[in-house]
Amino acid sequence: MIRVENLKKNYGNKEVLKGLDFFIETGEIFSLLGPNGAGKTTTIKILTGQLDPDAGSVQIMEKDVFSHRKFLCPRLGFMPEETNLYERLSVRENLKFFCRLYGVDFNRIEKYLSFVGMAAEADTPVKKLSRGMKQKVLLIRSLLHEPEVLFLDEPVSGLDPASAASIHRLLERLNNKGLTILLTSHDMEEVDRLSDRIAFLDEGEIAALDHPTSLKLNHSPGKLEVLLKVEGKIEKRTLEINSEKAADKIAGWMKEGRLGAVHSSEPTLAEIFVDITGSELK
Ligand SMILES: Nc1ncnc2c1ncn2[C@@H]1O[C@H](COP(=O)(O)OP(=O)(O)OP(=O)(O)O)[C@@H](O)[C@H]1O
Repeated sequence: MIRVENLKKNYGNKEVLKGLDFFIETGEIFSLLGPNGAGKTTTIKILTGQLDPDAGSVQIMEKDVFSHRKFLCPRLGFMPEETNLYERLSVRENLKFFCRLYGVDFNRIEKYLSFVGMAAEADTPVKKLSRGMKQKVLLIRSLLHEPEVLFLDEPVSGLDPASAASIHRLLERLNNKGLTILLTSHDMEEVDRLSDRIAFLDEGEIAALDHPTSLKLNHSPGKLEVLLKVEGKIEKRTLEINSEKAADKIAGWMKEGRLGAVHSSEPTLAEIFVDITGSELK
C-alpha cells in the first residue's frame, strides 16, 4: 500500500530524515513512534504530498506521491497535529466548508457526526467544544471524502485518557472497516495498544521496526515474577523463564497451594526505545 525508500530531508544544514525505508500493508495500523524532533511530522507531510523530500521515493497504491497528486488526493485523509478549525463557526459549518472543497454531499456530515457520537453538537461553535471534541471534528474532516488511507499526526496529543481512548476506539472501528492508518506519536501506550506494527524513529532514522509483541519478546529479560504465599505473607520471587528448575518450582508451589500469581516481566515500549536508541521517549 505505502512504500517509502531512502527518504531524505534537510532543513538548511540539519539532516532531519536520513534515508527512511519502510513498507505499510493494506489494512494495517502503522505507527511512527519517536521523541520530539525525531522527524515524524516531516515524514507524514512528505507522505501526504505537503512537503517535497530532498531524496528518495514514496509510492502509495503503487503511484508516486509527487507525480500522481490528482489520483491520490481523494484517496488520502490527513488529520493534522494542530487544531486548525474555524473557531467561530459551528461544527456543521466547518464541515460543510470541507464538503464543498472535496465536492461531497452534505449528508456525510450527519453520518460522521453520529459515528463519533457528536450529532447533538452539530450547531455548536467550535470554540465551545472540549479539546477531545475538536479532535473528533478534525477526524471527521479527514474522513468526509472517505479516503482509503488515513494519516494522523499525534491524534491524541494533550487529550485526557478518556478522550484519547474514545479516539482510539474510533480508529479501531475505521480500521476494522478496511481503512489503512499511519499515525505518529510519542505516546508508547497509544501505539502499543493500537498498532499492528511500529517504527521507532530516532534522529531521522528508523532504529527498529516490528510488531509490538515481537519487539517486547525480543527485548524480554526472560524472567518470571512469582507471588508466593509464605507463612501467611506474600513474597516475590524471580525465575528464569525457560528453565526446568523454574518449572519444577512452580509445579511444586501449585501442588502446595502456595502460588499467588505468575507474571512475565516484559519491557515497555519506552524501555525498549531507550535500550535501542539510548534516548528517552519525550
Ligand atoms: N520548517 C522547518 N524549518 C527548519 N527546521 C524544521 C522545520 N520543520 C521541522 N524542523 C526541524 O526538523 C526536526 C524534525 O521536526 P519534526 O516536526 O518532523 O519532528 P517530530 O518528530 O514531528 O517532533 P514533534 O513530536 O515535536 O512534533 C526538528 O529538529 C525541527 O526543529
